[in-house]
Formats: sequence, C-alpha cells, structure tokens
Amino acid sequence: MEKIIVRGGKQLNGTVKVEGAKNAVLPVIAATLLASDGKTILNDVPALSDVFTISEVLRYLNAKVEINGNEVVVDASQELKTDAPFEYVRKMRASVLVMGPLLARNGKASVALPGGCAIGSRPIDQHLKGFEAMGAKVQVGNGFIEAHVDGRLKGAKIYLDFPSVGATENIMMAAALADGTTTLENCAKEPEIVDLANFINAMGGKIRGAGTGTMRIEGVPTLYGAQHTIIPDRIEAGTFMVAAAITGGNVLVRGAVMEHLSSLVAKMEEMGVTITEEGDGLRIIGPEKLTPVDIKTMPHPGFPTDMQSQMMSLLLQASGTGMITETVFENRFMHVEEFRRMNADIKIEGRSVIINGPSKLQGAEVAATDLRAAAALILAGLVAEGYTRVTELKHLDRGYVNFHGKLLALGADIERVNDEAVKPEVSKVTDMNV
Ligand SMILES: CC(=O)N[C@H]1[C@@H](OP(=O)(O)OP(=O)(O)OC[C@H]2O[C@@H](n3ccc(=O)[nH]c3=O)[C@H](O)[C@@H]2O)O[C@H](CO)[C@@H](O)[C@@H]1O
Ligand SMILES: C=C(OP(=O)(O)O)C(=O)O
Repeated sequence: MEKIIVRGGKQLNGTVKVEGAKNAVLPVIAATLLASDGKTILNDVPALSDVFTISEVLRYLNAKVEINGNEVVVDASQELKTDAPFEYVRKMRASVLVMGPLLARNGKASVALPGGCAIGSRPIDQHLKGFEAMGAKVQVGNGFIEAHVDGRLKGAKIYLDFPSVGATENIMMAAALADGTTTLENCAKEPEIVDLANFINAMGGKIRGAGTGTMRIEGVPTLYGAQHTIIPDRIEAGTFMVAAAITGGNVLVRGAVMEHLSSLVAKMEEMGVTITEEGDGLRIIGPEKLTPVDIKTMPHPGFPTDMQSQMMSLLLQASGTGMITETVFENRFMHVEEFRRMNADIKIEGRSVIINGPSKLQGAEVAATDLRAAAALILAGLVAEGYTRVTELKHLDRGYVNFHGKLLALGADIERVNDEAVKPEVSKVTDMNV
C-alpha cells in the first residue's frame, strides 16, 4: 500500500511553485471538444490523475490528445462520439462537463449518471435545467442522462438556483455554439469560470460578464482550436500557505494570486499569519501563536469549500475555540474522524465543526477520505508528535503534483513509500469513488 509518512516538528522555509489549476484545466479540456476546426494547445497543464482521466474520455470520444509534459495538444476536428460511459464518470465527476460541448456540437449527448460521492450527493439538476431551457430534451434512464436537440440549441435566459460551478461551465460551453444569446443569471464567479470564458473567447466565442453574477453568451456557428495557458491553482497555493503557517515557517508561494485568494488571506491574517505580495506570489510567515476564527464556506468570493479541511488543520493549532460551517456540500466532514485519531479535540454539530485548540496532535495511521482531506491530514502530520502515515493517496494524486516532494524541498521530514513496492501508475486510472 502506498503511504506518505511524515514526522512532525520541522519548520518550513523556502520557495514553492504551484501548478496550473485542476479545476480550471478540467473544464478547459472538455471545452476543446467545441473546436471543430484546428488544434488547441494548452500550457501549464498539471500532471494529475484527473487530467489523465479527462484525456482518456476525450480519446474515447474520438479526439486526439497528446500530453507532452505540461503541454496538452487536442485535435477534436473529426466526427465525435456522443456518449461518456460510467467507467469514466465514476472515476471523475468532472467527466459530466463533456455533456455541454457534445450537445452543442452534435445535437446529442449521453453521459452516465455520476451518483453520489464522499463529500455529498452532488446532483446535476441545474446543468440539465440549462440544457432544457436551450431546447434540449433530457431523459434519465438506465443509469444514463440522454439529451438531444433537433437542429441547434437556442440561446435562452437561465437562472441558476445556486451558483453551481459545474452547471455554469456546462451551460457556458453549450451556449457558446447555440443559436442566439444566452443570459445566465446567478452564475458562479470563480476564477476558473473566468479562465474558461477566456479560453472559449480565444476559440472565437463571445462571452461577456465572466466573474460576475450574470453572463451573456452570444452563440457563434463555429469555434476554432486556440492556444491557452491555465491559471495557477489557488487551492494548491492555499494548501502551501497553510503548510507555512502551521509550522511557523516563512515560505514564498509562487503563483499564489492575491485576488483569487482574498477570503483565505483575510482568515489567515485574522489568525495572526503575515501575508505579503512578493514577485509572482505571496510570502507567508507563520506566527508564534495562532488566534482561532470562525469560517463559513460559500461560493466565490466567499471562503472556498476546497480549503475547508486544510484550515481545520490550522485551527487545530490555534489557542482557543474556532468553528467551521460547511454550506456548499452537505457531507464534507469525513476527515474529522481521522483528525480525532490524531488526538484532535474536535466535534461535529450539524453542518458545523467546533475545534478546541491547540490540540497536541499525535502521529497515527490515517486514511484520506477525499482529495483535500488527504492534504489536510498531511498538514496535521507536519506538527504532530511522531510519525503520521497517510493512506488512500489516489485522492491526493487527483489534485496535487508531487505534494510530498514539494514539502520535502521546504524542509519537511516526509517520504512517500510503497509497502508492496509496486510502481505507482498515475496515468492508469482506478475507481476514485468521488
Ligand atoms: C472540477 C471542479 O471544478 N470541482 C469543483 C466544483 O465542483 P462542482 O462543479 O461539482 O460544484 P458545484 O458548484 O456544482 O456544487 C456546489 C453545490 O451545489 C450542488 N448542486 C450542483 C449542481 C446542481 O446541478 N445541483 C446542485 O444541487 C452540489 O450538490 C453542491 O452541494 O466546485 C466545487 C464548489 O466550489 C468545488 O468544491 C470543486 O472542487
Ligand atoms: C472536490 C474537489 O474536486 P472534484 O469536484 O473534482 O471532486 C476538489 O478539488 O476539492
């Protein structure tokens, strides 16, 4: 079994550089399917298992995908298939993002129902509501969602009940090739939405208002392959910011963009962490004593749910009682039990977690329950007494490139081992149960 073994007590110092954003690159790769003419070249693509999975989905659909280091070249100019089978969707929920492009380009799409996952039930009703408003007939049966439209999708006025990131992306992609203009209200405002809009516009699309609560998407008849550089990963950046702070260290996180991270920066500063812009990143200096805070996860620009578990690690070290309320996903506290195994004084009350710090954490064998929980347990291990062994690393590999290697370079006492001495095959995708 693969494990990361970390021995707590080392202060982190130095510089770390973040990769391109997982949550930006996945929709952008799905959007490459919109280009019926020319090749797309993507730069700063992180070497994550999720990127390999979505590339496999595209290849299954008949697109040509070449991965050369951090560059990905996609040629989707040929006739495409229209179905995304369960074997892909269960490995990675973001596979549902091919639905919008396929429907817009081919007039039909059939995607396996994603089902629930470790952090919540995650329905896709808002995606489907958008497609229906654009004239698609949607049917759910035999574990598949099938959508088809006679002729082309039609621009429509769509109001999302919740600013869902995935629904916003799927609808943007579908609307980009629709007949007429789509107005999308109460849409998501995440930086990854802006990156997707910039990419679609580089392909010849006409999207305005990305990053605000209302977007106007004027459909065009054809989109073309384009070159695009993926934005830096704000969640990877935030994770290293917490690593620096929790160890009382001094780390320059290159690629951390202040305007993408304002809610996290505000909360970390409230906790006593010093954060300054420097060059292309943020310098983080951990204080001697951390002050507890209350945090509530919200859609952007609110506090990101994808930083919730890492901030729980930091709050475990604060002097006093802090609280985290999760409002985005109904079940994103699976890591709490694992923290308890490390002697954390922490309890769940409904949708909130009460954290009494500072906990004298003890090393233990703990299992990652999802991607961010994996990172959070490793962060806790950086300050726990003795050795922490974190298993279920398939979750970590979905979203972090060489996480232990980057921490090692900053001075952590950490290694990744394989008890069975079987070489890890990141590109060979296994069931992630996400
Ligand atoms: C690949 C990717 O970008 N993943 C991110 C994306 O996930 P994802 O796009 O799945 O997240 P959404 O914003 O869609 O989901 C947020 C909430 O809305 C609910 N919902 C969503 C769609 C829908 O049709 N109906 C519905 O009820 C979900 O169950 C969830 O409770 O945004 C999340 C929220 O910032 C992040 O945690 C994920 O890392
Ligand atoms: C929940 C996450 O991702 P996904 O939506 O791909 O499961 C995440 O990145 O933390």
